[in-house]
Amino acid sequence: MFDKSKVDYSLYLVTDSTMLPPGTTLVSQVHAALQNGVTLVQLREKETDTKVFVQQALQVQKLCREFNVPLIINDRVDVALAIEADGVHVGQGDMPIPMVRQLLGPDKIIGWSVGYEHEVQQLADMGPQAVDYVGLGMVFPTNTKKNPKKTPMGPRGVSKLLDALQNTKATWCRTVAIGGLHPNNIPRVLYQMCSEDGKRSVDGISVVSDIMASPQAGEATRRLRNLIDAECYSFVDGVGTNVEACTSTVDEACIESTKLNSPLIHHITNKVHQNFGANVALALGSSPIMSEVEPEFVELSQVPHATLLLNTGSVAPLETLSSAVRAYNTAQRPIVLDPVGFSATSTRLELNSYLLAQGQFACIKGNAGEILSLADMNLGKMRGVDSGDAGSDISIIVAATRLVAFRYRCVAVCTGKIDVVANGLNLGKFKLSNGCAMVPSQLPAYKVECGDIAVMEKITASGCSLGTTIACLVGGITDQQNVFSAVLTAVRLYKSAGYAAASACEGSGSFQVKLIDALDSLLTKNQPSLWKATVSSI
Ligand SMILES: Cc1nc(C(=O)O)sc1CCOP(=O)(O)O
Ligand SMILES: C=C1C=NC(C(F)(F)F)=NC1=N
Ligand SMILES: [Mg+2]
Repeated sequence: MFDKSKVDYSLYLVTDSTMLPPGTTLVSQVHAALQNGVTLVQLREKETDTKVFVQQALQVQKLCREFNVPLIINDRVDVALAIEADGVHVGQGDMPIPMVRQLLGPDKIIGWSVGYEHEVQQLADMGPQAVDYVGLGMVFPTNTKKNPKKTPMGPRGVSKLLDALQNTKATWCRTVAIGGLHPNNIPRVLYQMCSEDGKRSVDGISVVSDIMASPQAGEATRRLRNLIDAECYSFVDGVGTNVEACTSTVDEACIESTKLNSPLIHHITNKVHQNFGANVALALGSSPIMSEVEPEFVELSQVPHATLLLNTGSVAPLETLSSAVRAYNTAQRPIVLDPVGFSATSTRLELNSYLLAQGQFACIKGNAGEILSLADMNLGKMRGVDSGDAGSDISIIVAATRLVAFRYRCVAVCTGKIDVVANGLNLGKFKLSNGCAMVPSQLPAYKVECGDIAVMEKITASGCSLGTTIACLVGGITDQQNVFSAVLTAVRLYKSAGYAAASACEGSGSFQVKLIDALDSLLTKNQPSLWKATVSSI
């Protein structure tokens, strides 16, 4: 009998004989997986008669014993008892947990499929003798599970369930993520899934098709093993880490890089913003391109210093936006997201939530309404925060901006009379099980202010073009420079230019022209010490 508190959930294979490639068998696939680092096996054969199922179970059990890996039986508690398996996994519609525990006794492993917070509450109510681990899913769409009743929850959905486990004190319960997990998304989801108290991330990753449908199951397993043991998501590793370097000298270096490298700024944005955004990018020594032509996204993302500015005010279809995110993540080039009108309508909320699950963003920039919504601090409770005297509500804005930075592991910017910038990039390495050892309130955050520029709200696309400015600076820097510093410099630059334009214009029409003039001249002169907007840490 093994000690169930010692089970390693890190790479959990769930079988499925319906997808075996030619020339492979259930046993050969499981064997290859066991040889290459799978740490737990579940026999899940939905379409097999009991007699065959029992034979398969005995064969797989023999193999697992050779590798000292526990064997879990899916659904079939009777078979698990008959062959003395190490445990069972049951779904919400299967035999109730207390009954399973009563049949199996205290030493066997019981796993439960969980997709909603109320199911976590039920688990906590049953206490530590009931469920030993949960499968949290499905994270992404998958063809493996027939007629799935659940919709993909994304990394954010898993984090919410980790929060629920923490909040209900179900700390004994182990967790694995499952559903559509493959090498192209596993580093990111491991990096993004963490409870808000920073204490808990998933204990493992569970896959079916990535191994079972692979003609080279051993290699597929080895790839997964290496990704899980790698401990950092390469896209953000090394950028945005030296936060303390945010001094004016850094601003000059960022500006210099943009002038030198003239980054390609790929805009996917709303019609109103396109023209003004292009002019802002040109004024900032960068080369704008507005393209929603999906076939060219990969090519664009591979242009040196290419950067994507995604403004969800764009009417492009969701799949177009998603393929742009995938292209730039694959090219490991930064994406700036402007979740326009984030929760103004349910369609916008759904679109933005879906997009946020598709990839890793370097920076999310929004107004108070959008940032508060992303932080689930909906405006209803916050009387007039988005327009009122930001001074009194700045602490709410700061908390929300830090929360967005933490949840999406990015630099978060909340625009307003005072802009707030929080750095969620330097959480660096993820760890299985033990979270990221940071909490939102500890994230570095800065205010950028320079008096009141009322006219800023009047011109079209003023907020959107801050997105362009951020993309120009983030796109221009070299690998040795710091994404967070680039964003902070962009916010300072834009606010200073806005101030200069407001002082020189006769109204909102000339304001736009003056703004572009100011951006151009501030960039050209590159003297941040003279800029009007000041940065102060919070
Ligand atoms: C068995 C299972 N359970 C899920 C859940 O959401 O509870 S998703 C799933 C299938 C996962 O297969 P693949 O790794 O091939 O996407
Ligand atoms: C439906 C399922 C959900 N999760 C899991 C596991 F990942 F193993 F926890 N197994 C299943 N069969
Ligand atoms: Mg906006």
